[in-house]
Amino acid sequence: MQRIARLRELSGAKALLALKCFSTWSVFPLMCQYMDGSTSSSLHEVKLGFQKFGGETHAYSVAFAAHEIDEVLANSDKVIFNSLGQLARFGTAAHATHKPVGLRVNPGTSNSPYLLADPARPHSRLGEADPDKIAAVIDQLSGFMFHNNCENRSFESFDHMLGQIEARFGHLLQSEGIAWVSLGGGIHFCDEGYPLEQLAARLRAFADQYQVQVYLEPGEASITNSATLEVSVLDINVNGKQLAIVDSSTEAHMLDLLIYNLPARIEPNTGEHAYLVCGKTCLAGDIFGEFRFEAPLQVGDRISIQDAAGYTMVKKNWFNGVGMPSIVVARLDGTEELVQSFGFDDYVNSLS
Ligand SMILES: Cc1ncc(COP(=O)(O)O)c(C=O)c1O
Ligand SMILES: NCCCCNCC[C@H](N)C(=O)O
Repeated sequence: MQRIARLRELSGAKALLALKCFSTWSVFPLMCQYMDGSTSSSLHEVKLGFQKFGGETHAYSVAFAAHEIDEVLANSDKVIFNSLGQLARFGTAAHATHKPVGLRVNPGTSNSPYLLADPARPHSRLGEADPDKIAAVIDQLSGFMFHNNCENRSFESFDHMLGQIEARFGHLLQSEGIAWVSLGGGIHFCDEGYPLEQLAARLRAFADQYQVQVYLEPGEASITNSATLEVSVLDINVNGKQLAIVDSSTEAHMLDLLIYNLPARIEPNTGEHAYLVCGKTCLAGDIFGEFRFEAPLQVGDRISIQDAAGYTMVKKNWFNGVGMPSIVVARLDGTEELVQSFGFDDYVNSLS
C-alpha cells in the first residue's frame, strides 16, 4: 500500500483496485487510505466498489446487458465500454447521467506469458483496435483504457509497449475531449527492485504530454504476499512419492494454479522430507506441488500456502462440496479477526 501511495505521489497517477483480482471488502477501510478507488468487471463488482471501497468507481465490462446499465451508471463515476457496439447501445444513457465515457482500446501488443491471459491474443474480444473507427466516435469519449500488461515485472517492457501505444494512438490521446487514460493492471511495480521512480517519471511525462489524468488498475500489485491459505494435513500416503492430503483444493480454492499450471509456494521448502501436497477433491491433478520439509509430516500438521490473496477468493467454488476456508484478517495490531466462515447452508444455497 505504501508503494502504491508513493507511486501516486511521484507520478500524479491514480490507482484503482482491480476488484476482479481481490474483493475481500473487510480490508477495504485500510486499502482506501492508500488508493483512489476501484475498477470493476460487472454490475456486482461496480456496486461492491461503490458501496464498500468508495473513492472513484470505474465501471467496465466486456459486455453490459440492457437491464444492467442504469444500475451500473448509478453506482459508478466513469463508465468504460469494451466495443463500439456497446458505446452505440449505451452511450446515450451514460451521457444522460453526465458520466465520463471511456472506450477500451486493444493496442495489439502485450507481454502476457500466458495466451489464456493475453488481451492481445489473435481474435481478441477485449477492446477496439482500429484507430480510424475510434476517431469516428471520439466526440463521445473523454477517456480510454488500455490493459495489455500481465504480470509485467519489466519497466523496459512497459515503457516499450507504452511507446507503441503512443505511436499508434497518440493522435487520439491528443484530442481535445480526451481527459483521462487508464493503463490497466498487470504492472508489478510492488516487486522488490522494481524501478518505481522510473515508472513514475514515465507516467508523469505521458500525462503531461497528452494533458490527461493517468489511472492504473493494480490487482496483483495491490495484494501480493498479503495472505496465506492455511491448510491442515488429513492423511499421509505413498505411491512412489510421499503424499500429504490436505483439507483444501487447488480447483476450489486456488484455481489459478490449475489454470496456469503453476505450483503453490510453501516456505521455507527445505529439509530432507519431500512430499506431494495434494488437495482432497476427486480431481487426480488436484496437487499444490512438491515441497520439502524439515521433519516428516503428520496428520494434523498446519501448512501455510503463500501469496493466496489474488484471484483466489474471487474464484472460489464448491467443487466436490469441499469445506470452504474461512476468511480471517490479521490486523496490523497483531489480532486475528474471523470475518467470514462458510458452511453447509452456503453450499446448498449456491446450488438451487
Ligand atoms: C482491465 C483490467 N484491469 C486490471 C486488471 C488487473 O490485473 P493484475 O491483477 O494483473 O494487476 C485486469 C486483469 O485481467 C484487467 O483485465
Ligand atoms: N499468477 C498466475 C497467472 C496470473 C495471470 N493473471 C491474469 C490477470 C488478468 N487480469 C486476468 O484476469 O486475465
